[in-house]
Amino acid sequence: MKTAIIYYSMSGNTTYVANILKEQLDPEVDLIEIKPVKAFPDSGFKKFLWGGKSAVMAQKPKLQPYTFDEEKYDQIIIGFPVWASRIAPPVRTFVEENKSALKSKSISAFACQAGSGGEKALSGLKSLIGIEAFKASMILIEPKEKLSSIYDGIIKDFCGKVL
Ligand SMILES: Cc1cc2nc3c(=O)[nH]c(=O)nc-3n(C[C@H](O)[C@H](O)[C@H](O)COP(=O)(O)O)c2cc1C
Repeated sequence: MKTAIIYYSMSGNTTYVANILKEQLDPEVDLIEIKPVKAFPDSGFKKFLWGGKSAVMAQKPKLQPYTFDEEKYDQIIIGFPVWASRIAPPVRTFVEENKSALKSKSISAFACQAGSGGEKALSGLKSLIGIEAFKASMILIEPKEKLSSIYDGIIKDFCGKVL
C-alpha cells in the first residue's frame, strides 16, 4: 500500500514525528512537507497572535508549490501542530485543495501540541475532509523535546493500525 505523509511544521515537532513514521512504516513512504508562501512569525508575541488568529478565522494561506500525485497513493497520513485547538492553517489549505482526492483514500492523522486541543483539532480535520473516522490517529506533546522512548508505544500502535 503506497502511503504519503503530508505535514506542516513550524518548529520541528511534526517533522520529527513524520520522519519516525517514515522510518517505521516503510522507507518507501513519501514525505510531503507543505509550507505557506508567507511564513508565519515563529517567535515572540506575534507567533501566537498571528498563527492563533489565522487558525480561529479558518484562514487558508497560499502554499508554496508542492507535488501530490494523488493517483500514486492508497493512503494518506496528515500531520500538523495544534493551533488554538485547531489544525494549523496550511493544512486547511491543503485539504481544501485536495478534498475530493482525500475522500477516496484511507486517512490517518497525528497532531503535535503543547498541552491540549488535539482532539478538537482532529475532529475538525475529519469534518473538513468529510470522513467519519481516521484509520489511525494520535496526539503527541512536544515530541521533539521528549525522550523518543516515551512515545515508542503510541507510535508503534499508530503504525500497527496504519499498516
Ligand atoms: C499559533 C500557535 C497556537 C498554538 N495553539 C496551541 C493549542 O491550542 N494547544 C496546544 O496544546 N498547543 C498549541 N500550540 C503549540 C504547538 O501545537 C506545539 O508546540 C507543537 O508541538 C508545534 O509543532 P511544530 O514544532 O511541528 O510546529 C500553538 C502554537 C502556535 C505557534
